[in-house]
Amino acid sequence: MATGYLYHELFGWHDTGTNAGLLPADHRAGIQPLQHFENAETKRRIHELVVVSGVIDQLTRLEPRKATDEEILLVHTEEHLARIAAESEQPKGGDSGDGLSPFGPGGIEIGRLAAGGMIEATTAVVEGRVDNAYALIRPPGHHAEPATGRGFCMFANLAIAARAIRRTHGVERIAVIDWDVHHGNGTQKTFWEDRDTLTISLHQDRVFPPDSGFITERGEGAGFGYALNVPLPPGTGSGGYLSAFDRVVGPAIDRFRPDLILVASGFDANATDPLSRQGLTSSTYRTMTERLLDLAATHCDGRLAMSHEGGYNPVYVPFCGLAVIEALAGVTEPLADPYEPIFGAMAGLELQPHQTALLDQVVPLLDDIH
Ligand SMILES: Cc1nn(C)c(C)c1/N=N/c1ccc(/C=C/C(=O)NO)cc1
Ligand SMILES: [Zn+2]
Repeated sequence: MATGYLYHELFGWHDTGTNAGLLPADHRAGIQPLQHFENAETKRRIHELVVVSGVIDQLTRLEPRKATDEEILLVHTEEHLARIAAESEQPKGGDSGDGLSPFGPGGIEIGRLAAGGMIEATTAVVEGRVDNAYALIRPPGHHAEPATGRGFCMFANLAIAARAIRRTHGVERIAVIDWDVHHGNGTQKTFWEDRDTLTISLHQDRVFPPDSGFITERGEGAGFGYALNVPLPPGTGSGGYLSAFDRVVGPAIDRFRPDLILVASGFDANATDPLSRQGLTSSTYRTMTERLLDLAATHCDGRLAMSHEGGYNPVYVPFCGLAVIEALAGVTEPLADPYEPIFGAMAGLELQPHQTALLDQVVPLLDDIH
């Protein structure tokens, strides 16, 4: 199994400042300066664990490149690109669009590298140079919409890669699974009317964006039925997520018969994340990856590429990221997650009746996938 792995030190230099987590530091409001939740640490620590564990020796290293204007405009408006470019020229940089997504001077170049990195990873998979790939990129992308950046995201990395690979390699049916704990609004919006791109978002109900990700959001026109949302209740652990895979993700992909599977891979559904209230541990990320590998083997010669998104606890996210990359690479003796016995033993992580009730509402929607 050849697994592509893409990371670059520049992703750690994307500067999100001292927004004290989410809000600008302001002594008058009692907000003390501290690095933004979306900072380099988790990504750098995933990379270092991949290296120190020795798994890096089983991976095929891929190099990112900067996405061109033309590639970015496959998804984004000219205005969005122009505004990012203009703010990137400012002495202190700017923001991707919602005031929550800052970047430093020249920041557009790192945004281009993230989008171009996912294009490279996806292309390596489709060309068969690797069987599957993980693009450990930053800034993240799944909240970025055609007309604006949002939720720490500058460009819609995965959506751009999907449109780019369709143009260069004629890939038709692309299934996107977003297991980041926040709603994949940007990807959904990009492909809202597109029946050749199935978007499935598993997220915690109403965290971010607070006004999207409802079951009733199903796509429009030709795309109706090809957007699926699974707004899981807070506290959902392995039972709820694996039931969502058994009852929604697997059957949806079986009906859709993709030529390529892409994953918006955030780890912020982990049990210790500051920006959510779910209960996952590394073992569930490993199992979800194994399920997708099986589905990719069944439908599209194993073609599976993952784009890094969120995940904010620098202590625990590395173990979740390593578990996914070990599964992709078929590592036979994976590193034991020392926190699994602690965070995986909490009560209530098995499937709960109210989670089943939520999934019962989503399952019938699969009938509209043809
Ligand atoms: C501030 C603020 N004020 N208000 C009203 C709202 C809605 C605010 N944003 N909260 C946020 C913004 C982004 C995230 C996570 C992004 C991610 O990890 N995506 O994968 C979480 C909460
Ligand atoms: Zn997230």
